[in-house]
Amino acid sequence: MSASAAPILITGASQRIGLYCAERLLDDGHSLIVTYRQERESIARLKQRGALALAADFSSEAGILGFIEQLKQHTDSLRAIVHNASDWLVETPGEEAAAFTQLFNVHMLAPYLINLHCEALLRRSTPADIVHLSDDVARKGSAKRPAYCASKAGLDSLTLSLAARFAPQIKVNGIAPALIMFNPDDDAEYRRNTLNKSALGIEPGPQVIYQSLRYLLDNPYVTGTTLTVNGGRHLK
Ligand SMILES: NC(=O)C1=CN([C@@H]2O[C@H](COP(=O)(O)OP(=O)(O)OC[C@H]3O[C@@H](n4cnc5c(N)ncnc54)[C@H](OP(=O)(O)O)[C@@H]3O)[C@@H](O)[C@H]2O)C=CC1
Ligand SMILES: Nc1nc2c(c(=O)[nH]1)N=C([C@H](O)[C@@H](O)CO)CN2
Repeated sequence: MSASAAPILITGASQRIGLYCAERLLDDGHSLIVTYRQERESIARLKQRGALALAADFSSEAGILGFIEQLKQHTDSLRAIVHNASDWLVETPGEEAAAFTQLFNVHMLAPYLINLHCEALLRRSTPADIVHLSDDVARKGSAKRPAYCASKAGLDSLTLSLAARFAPQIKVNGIAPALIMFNPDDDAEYRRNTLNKSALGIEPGPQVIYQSLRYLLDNPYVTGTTLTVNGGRHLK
């Protein structure tokens, strides 16, 4: 499918899954807008490849609305919005409310406000897609990260509501990964225990998320769906 002239927006693209998907979208000929908080070599590389990089912090309503205003100064259409930005916070004792607010803002308020304020930009593209990066953990809850998990469960609900509201012009879907890639400071025991949680027992890497994103962007008959990409974690 040839790449649309309207750009794809992917949030939180300075590292890991977001950066990998940004590079692959550029490889596939899409024009791209990315957000970041920390200007890094990765962002400089995306800019060299022609991406527009906008600084954005979604920790507050003001930061989200400021980003939307900035975005609209650069484009009047969007092929897709990929909500990848995420904070994997553990609530610390006494800081629970601040952590919950932070997670709600990044994982729910930002996608909600950006989607509503950019609906008209998406309607100028055919096809048009919204993709929410969720988390398989929303399926069963998390004793360790209840606030993170709740915010991702809320994002799954937003997928359903906005898929109904924006059909048929705009498809709205989600991707719910389990372990995709470890973080550098994950120790051997954590890695072993995490790999044992899934039936397939591997660390697949970010390409499995790009395959899922490509499927959602290219399939004209899928909306209101959250793809589980979890190595069969639900089977154990
Ligand atoms: N990695 C995995 O195994 C799994 C990932 N997921 C989900 O997949 C997506 C990608 O995961 P991963 O690549 O590990 O994500 P990261 O933890 O690497 O975070 C992605 C980006 O989010 C940005 N970000 C964090 N907080 C904010 C904020 N307040 N405002 C704006 N941007 C922010 C960061 O930008 P910057 O660096 O510029 O500050 C960061 O680069 C996430 O939604 C995650 O929840 C789900 C399950 C498993
Ligand atoms: N924003 C992030 N969310 C998540 C991450 C991450 O690194 N950043 N990592 C995970 C884990 O891989 C978990 O799925 C298994 O340990 C979940 N979410």
